[in-house]
Amino acid sequence: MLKQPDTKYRSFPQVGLRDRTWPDHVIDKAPAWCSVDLRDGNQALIEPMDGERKRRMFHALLDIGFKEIEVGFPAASQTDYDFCRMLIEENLIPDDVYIQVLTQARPELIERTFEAVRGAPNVILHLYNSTSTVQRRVVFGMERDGITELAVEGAKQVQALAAEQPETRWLFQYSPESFTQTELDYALEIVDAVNAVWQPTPEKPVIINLPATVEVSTPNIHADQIEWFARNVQRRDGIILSVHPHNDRGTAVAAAELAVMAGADRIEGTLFGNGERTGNVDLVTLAMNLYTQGVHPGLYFDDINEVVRLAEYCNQLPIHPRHPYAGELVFTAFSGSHQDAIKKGFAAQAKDSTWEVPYLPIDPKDVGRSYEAVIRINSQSGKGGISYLMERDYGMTMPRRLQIEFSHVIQKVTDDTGRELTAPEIWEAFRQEYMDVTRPFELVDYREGTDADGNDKLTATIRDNGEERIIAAQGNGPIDAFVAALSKHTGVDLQVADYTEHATNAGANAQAVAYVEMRGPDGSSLFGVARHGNIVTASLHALLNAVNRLAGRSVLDDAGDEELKAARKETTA
Ligand SMILES: CC(=O)SCCNC(=O)CCNC(=O)[C@H](O)C(C)(C)COP(=O)(O)OP(=O)(O)OC[C@H]1O[C@@H](n2cnc3c(N)ncnc32)[C@H](O)[C@@H]1OP(=O)(O)O
Ligand SMILES: CC(C)C(=O)C(=O)O
Repeated sequence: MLKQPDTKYRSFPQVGLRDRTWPDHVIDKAPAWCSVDLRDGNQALIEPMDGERKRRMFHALLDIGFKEIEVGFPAASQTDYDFCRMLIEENLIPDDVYIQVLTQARPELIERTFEAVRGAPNVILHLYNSTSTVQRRVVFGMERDGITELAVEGAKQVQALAAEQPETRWLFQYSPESFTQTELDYALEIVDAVNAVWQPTPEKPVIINLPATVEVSTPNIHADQIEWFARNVQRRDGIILSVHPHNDRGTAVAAAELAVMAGADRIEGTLFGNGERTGNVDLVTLAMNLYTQGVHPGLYFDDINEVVRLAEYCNQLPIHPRHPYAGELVFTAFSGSHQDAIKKGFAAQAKDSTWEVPYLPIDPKDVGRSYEAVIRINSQSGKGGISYLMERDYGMTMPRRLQIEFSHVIQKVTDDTGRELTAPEIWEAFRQEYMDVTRPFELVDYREGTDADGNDKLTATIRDNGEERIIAAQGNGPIDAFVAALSKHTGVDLQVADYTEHATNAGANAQAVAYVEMRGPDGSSLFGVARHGNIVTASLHALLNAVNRLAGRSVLDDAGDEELKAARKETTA
């Protein structure tokens, strides 16, 4: 790159529209949309669409709700010509839909274009020629007058040929191509000259399309250009003012939105912004942006994944995983604080009320996406996300301290492996850590009862390092009795620090989940978890799992009654 880029590039001049009004406007209704996927999108593909792909794209565009579809440049290629004929001859164009066809202002091309659309019910005949200073000089070698004459002659021919096909409802469209690089006064002059031929009125309007053929300025300057043009053009009330932004600076969406605020009635663009170079403006994003402001765009993306598949198939180009509203990852949070906020947001979100889930600008369900992928776990994740998955996929509502404890377990795995963990992998880690901990103690059987004084009593058969032992004690309920029996057996003072339980599935398959946090003699505490159809059984298993985890950390060896511990060692040797 140059050290001094100003020797090669210059900043784009201001329009000088001091009394601009567009910044105060709010978009409260959708513009008219025109899809140019089959023309501008198609002409930018490595391999242009064949007939079958074009047909698929056309039907999908109808399903989405487009009423204006540029189907090709029929004078340019036989495929485009044949496609046009096929749509007409097979009656595939609904009555309320206009097909649009593009032609240069060259007599033989205009003629062939009219041949291509003969018999169509509604046609937008789109005439263009480039008007920019550089193209006038370099491509056409003409002064302004010559370029204007080209457009005017083209407009006359279009008018004359349309008159020969009265069975078709015609809308004429003119584009001063490269509008944004054309002096505004000249763009105005040439459009007025074309309209002097077409004589548009509110009853018989024309489309004047102002393309940002190459995006060359910030969107505010584009908006100034549009407002200036809309204020100064003659016969404004007979003009459907259209924009056609490209995305060279990556700001086509913003440019289109500001252009609508500045007076544009219509936008040409493509699905996901396919098109020349960096693409045309993305109509999916524009439509969904409107939707998030409570304005229905009149385009329907209820199953956005299907639209992604269609675009990828027809264009043979992938959609980026972070593409707005549609990418695979756009409704996914990996980072802990985002996950925590989303989890709380979901819990607080009342049905049928204003959407207010942090980090999710829209409800994924509105575009046919599930909540499945909203939270995914890697080393950036925290307890909120992990417990969300555990609850959503496995029905485990972990107590807060267990959430914290388990998140450290997962953090270690994700840090060690450096990769994402799936929900089944998280579940497996949970089971290994909290549920399948059968050494040294394992519950074989137990019996509840009462002693002569009416106290609860529990007699249990356990395996201690594989050896069966019978332990028994009284207590204030079965859990208390079991803790007492275990303390006696191990010679260690064990205590329940926390106990939570809940049911998982309802009905005949209902299972109880017990979370027991046990405190060892050194004051440290760990959780054990178990599921069972019987809540007492689940609790005793969970308790033993917690004790086993304490034992695994040698907590049971460090304190307690030496005599009893020795006895235990002897009996289990
Ligand atoms: C910004 C856009 O996207 S505009 C649409 C662009 N799309 C396409 O070009 C795709 C289809 N195009 C094609 O297949 C071909 O360009 C065709 C069939 C239309 C024409 O092909 P060719 O006649 O071989 O000429 P070529 O493409 O080289 O066109 C250049 C000539 O057309 C002239 N020309 C270019 N655009 C226009 C126009 N809008 N109106 C009148 N003349 C034009 C040029 O000045 C040049 O003239 P010259 O030969 O006297 O120097
Ligand atoms: C023909 C015009 C509208 C065009 O495609 C462009 O300028 O990008």
